[in-house]
Amino acid sequence: MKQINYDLGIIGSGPAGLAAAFEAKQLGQTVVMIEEYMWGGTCPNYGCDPKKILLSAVETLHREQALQNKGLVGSSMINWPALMATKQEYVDAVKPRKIKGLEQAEIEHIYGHAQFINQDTVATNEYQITATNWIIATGQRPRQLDFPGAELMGNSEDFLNLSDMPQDITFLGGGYIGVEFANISHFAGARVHLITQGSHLLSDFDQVLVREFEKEMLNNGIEILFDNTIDVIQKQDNQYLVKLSNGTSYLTDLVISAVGRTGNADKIQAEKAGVKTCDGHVVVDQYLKSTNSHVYAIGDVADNDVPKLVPVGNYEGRYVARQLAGQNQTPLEYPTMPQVVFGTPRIAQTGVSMVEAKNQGFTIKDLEMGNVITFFRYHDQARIRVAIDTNGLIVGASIFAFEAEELINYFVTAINMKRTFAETQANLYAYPSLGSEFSEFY
Ligand SMILES: Cc1cc2nc3c(=O)[nH]c(=O)nc-3n(C[C@H](O)[C@H](O)[C@H](O)COP(=O)(O)OP(=O)(O)OC[C@H]3O[C@@H](n4cnc5c(N)ncnc54)[C@H](O)[C@@H]3O)c2cc1C
Ligand SMILES: NC(=O)c1ccc[n+]([C@@H]2O[C@H](COP(=O)([O-])OP(=O)(O)OC[C@H]3O[C@@H](n4cnc5c(N)ncnc54)[C@H](O)[C@@H]3O)[C@@H](O)[C@H]2O)c1
Repeated sequence: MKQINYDLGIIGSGPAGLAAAFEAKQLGQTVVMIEEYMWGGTCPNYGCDPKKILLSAVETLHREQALQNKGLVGSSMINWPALMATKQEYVDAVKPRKIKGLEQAEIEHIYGHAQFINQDTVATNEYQITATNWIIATGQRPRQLDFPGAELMGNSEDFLNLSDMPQDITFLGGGYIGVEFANISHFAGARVHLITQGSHLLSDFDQVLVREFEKEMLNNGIEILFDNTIDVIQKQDNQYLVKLSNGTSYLTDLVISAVGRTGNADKIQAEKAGVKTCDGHVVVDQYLKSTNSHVYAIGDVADNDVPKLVPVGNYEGRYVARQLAGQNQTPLEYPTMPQVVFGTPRIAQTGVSMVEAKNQGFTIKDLEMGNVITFFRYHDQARIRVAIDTNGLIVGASIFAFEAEELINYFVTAINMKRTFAETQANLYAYPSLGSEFSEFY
């Protein structure tokens, strides 16, 4: 067994771990990173990026369909295997790109499963690595359910590797993944069932806009089974018999589970380092420090009450790296965070929620934007709700529109820069563009 020693050891090479590694290296630390599966972690290999590649075809198709007899004749169709090949081309390039980046930055990288053997030492099959400080950045994995036949369900990674789109597909869970993948599958030609235990989808989002989103999915022919779950799944020839809690049953070609994710801190012998965990997540204080003062946790695996998203993990990674270099001695404070569900169209939000804004007596500007030039051209629906506090400052926004993932960033900037609604209109944006729509709200 080879023995090595570093200033900082990082377990997990996802967005959070990588952000910490590069920042710490720049600040003069010697850094080693350990990865057991795919370099780059969930997002670029089996999360956000492959999903967005599949969405490029979906967006184009959606717009073509909206423009039928309004200037376009004849609609394309998605060739799933070809789309998957494009996705795979992107994913195949991730590992070499990440390794090259680590090598250029002179960050040591080791492949293998890492687990603690004592307070400051981690072992893989080949190495015993001692570090002054450790960062746990091991992310999450799909939550497993435990009903008869649950093992017959696939998960998000299986979906993103499907060689063919089945004729009939079922998603369990009405959160981010269930909703995004149900929409992709619909545009790829499948009959889609979405089962969720809630009485509405996307419970963390502005429910006024979620209603419009649900309507759109139902209009597209996606079956949404609210207040429901799966009790039993049985294999029947080449299909699955799904028995629902409402007593009905049906046959489907594939069931994908999307019922949340569980933390990966349960497989690193955290207790040997005196690191307390809860449901696979690392218990952290307001500095992201664990119960061992030389071990931190960042990104999805940290047990904190913030959305588990790439920008959040990045931010936490840089914060901890700076703290270890003697900077950032103050408790972690997050800037306003954007959240986007990449459906057709999208839902996005940032800052104070509309419910909170209403409770605080703030003004909510509710803007139907479907007829303004940017959205009208594609016959897209668009609705933007902006919360403005008693000083006139923009404090929150929620958006239902195709361009929501870009538009929300204007509101992120306005909130972080403490801009009043009137001040946002002082900039000159190119016309017609998303920016000009943003500056012309009344
Ligand atoms: C389908 C899907 C779509 C998503 N879409 C979006 C999106 O559009 N936008 C967005 O912001 N977020 C999205 N997310 C969430 C985003 O992917 C995560 O928030 C992000 O990847 C978390 O980064 P991380 O570094 O904390 O963990 P991860 O990216 O999960 O990386 C953790 C790494 O640690 C490794 N590891 C675990 N245990 C060990 C061990 N013992 N030893 C060595 N290595 C180990 C894992 O193999 C993994 O590579 C999506 C997630 C999924 C599943
Ligand atoms: N666009 C994005 O940023 C994006 C996209 C995908 C995933 N993600 C990340 O991945 C995480 C996981 O996504 P997810 O969709 O798996 O989780 P989620 O927490 O967003 O949604 C889980 C859904 O499953 C439902 N559910 C739970 N148990 C159930 C059961 N037994 N039967 C029926 N329904 C059940 C819940 O009511 C909820 O609607 C997200 O929280 C997010 O951090 C982000």
